[in-house]
Amino acid sequence: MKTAVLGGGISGLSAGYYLLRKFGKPLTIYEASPRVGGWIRSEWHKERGFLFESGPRTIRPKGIAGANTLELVDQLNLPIKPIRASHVAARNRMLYAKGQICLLPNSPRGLIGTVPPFTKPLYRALLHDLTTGGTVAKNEDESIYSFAQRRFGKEIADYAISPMICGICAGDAREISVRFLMESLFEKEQKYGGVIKGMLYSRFKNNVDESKVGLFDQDEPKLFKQAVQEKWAMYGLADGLEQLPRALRKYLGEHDVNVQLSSKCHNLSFNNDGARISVRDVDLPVAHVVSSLPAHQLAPLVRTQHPSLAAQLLDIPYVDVVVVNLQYNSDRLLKQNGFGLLVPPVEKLPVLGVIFDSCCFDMAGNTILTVMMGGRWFDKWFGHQPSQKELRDIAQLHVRKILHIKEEPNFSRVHTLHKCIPQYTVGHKRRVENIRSYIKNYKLPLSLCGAAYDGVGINDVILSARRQVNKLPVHQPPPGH
Ligand SMILES: Cc1cc2nc3c(=O)[nH]c(=O)nc-3n(C[C@H](O)[C@H](O)[C@H](O)COP(=O)(O)OP(=O)(O)OC[C@H]3O[C@@H](n4cnc5c(N)ncnc54)[C@H](O)[C@@H]3O)c2cc1C
Ligand SMILES: C=Cc1c2[nH]c(c1C)Cc1[nH]c(c(CCC(=O)O)c1C)Cc1[nH]c(c(C)c1CCC(=O)O)Cc1[nH]c(c(C)c1C=C)C2
Repeated sequence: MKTAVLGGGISGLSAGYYLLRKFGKPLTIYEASPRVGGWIRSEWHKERGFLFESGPRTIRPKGIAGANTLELVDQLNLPIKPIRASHVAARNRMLYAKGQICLLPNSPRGLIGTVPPFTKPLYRALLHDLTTGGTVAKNEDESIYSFAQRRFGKEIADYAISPMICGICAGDAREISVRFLMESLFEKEQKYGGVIKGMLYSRFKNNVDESKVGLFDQDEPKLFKQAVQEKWAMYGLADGLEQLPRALRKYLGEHDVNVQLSSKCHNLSFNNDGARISVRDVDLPVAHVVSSLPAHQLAPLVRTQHPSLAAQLLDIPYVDVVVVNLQYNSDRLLKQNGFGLLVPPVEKLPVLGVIFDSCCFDMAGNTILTVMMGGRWFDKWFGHQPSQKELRDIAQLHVRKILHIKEEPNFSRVHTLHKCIPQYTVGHKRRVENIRSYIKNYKLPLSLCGAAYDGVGINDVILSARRQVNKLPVHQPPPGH
């Protein structure tokens, strides 16, 4: 009997890669759509030298998860396009607030003066943290907005934290758990009564990153060492990030892993011998299932046999994002170069942010912008199901208003990405623990990886796949044998 992976997005393909390395074959990946990659989708216009990404375009080479992705990228021999810390795209991030574009401070000096949209010097926010005691009871959770407001004041919560949350999960900071991004800061407050105090104390401690232990075969991956040495802030791939899932699929195919496209799994049930999956009207017995599916897609598959598990999976909410890629023939349209700009939700605009793709990577004389809209506020702005033309017009209107670009784009693409980003709302960590405890208690031969559980970035989902595979015991008959 074999192991089955559900989903051919980056986490499912990564799970396939690590399963192959650990247990060998037989192994099959079932992907519902006719392509691999999930939300990673690149449209490379070779003749004009530009690239549209409808999902991610850059990966951060940071921490254990960043090192892990670089190891994979190196093993697949993919051509990397690094963006170093000194690059304008790494240094300049902007906000559109109070009717103007505001360049966010990118050095400690920026803490001293008053920079718009803030009305006070930023060091005052740090003083606020130093002089305010901790309040939340141990092990509780709260929203990242409430935490930031308590520790640093309302202005920081509105104009720094809320847009940052939009720029990562298109969500509302008032609903997102503090543990999503700031778990260590939150724990510092719990332990030391403040974030800055906690940071100062922990500088004097010898911190060992336990999560790193045993992950890599030998030392840190060599490409990661290079990234650290050369101070990469982020990187992309030549011809777009879709090269990563494509290369994984090629690698798996070359090693006799069956990657079945247009093969949606309709049902998943469990018995004493393992599991049964229904794909294309056929019921297949498998020893173990690794699901990389979004939680809302896995829920209906297990509902008949495990309604309570399905209900818990459905408690992880998702948001829709509209992505509009725009290409202009001139490369002199942007007055300020940088990674892009975010629009704080207090501005109450349909636009979440604009990425300046042509500032990040060479686009052969074109200006390439990606406008992201909707997110947690999708229904408010786009609940009436506007046409592609209407969505493009809204994006262009805001590009004109915010960036003063009056030219018409030469070429554009509009994508509405339904339920593309899970929301780690308050209590998310506990929900995921409960889901995994349920699976353990019922001894289901099921592992969960992917963006729904352990982090939404590419690094997180690849590491989540690796960790889930690592947890499978080798001393028992391994899955697939
Ligand atoms: C607009 C946007 C921008 C982003 N930007 C960044 C960024 O800059 N940096 C970064 O690190 N991350 C970014 N991300 C996040 C990152 O792209 C995702 O977290 C990651 O791609 C999720 O991968 P996944 O494999 O977990 O899920 P998915 O990509 O959702 O893959 C799941 C797969 O399962 C398949 N499937 C669904 N149901 C079934 C079924 N019943 N049977 C079989 N197959 C099924 C789907 O077709 C899909 O291919 C961004 C995401 C979005 C949406
Ligand atoms: C406006 C919507 C979105 C933009 N990017 C994303 C959305 C939903 C998705 C996304 N962006 C990042 C990640 C996480 C990567 C990780 O390694 O964990 C995801 C899922 C990276 C990112 N992009 C921005 C920030 C602040 C971050 C966090 C990490 C970092 O500091 O690099 C900024 C940003 N994102 C978007 C825009 C327009 C923008 C502008 C400055 C779009």
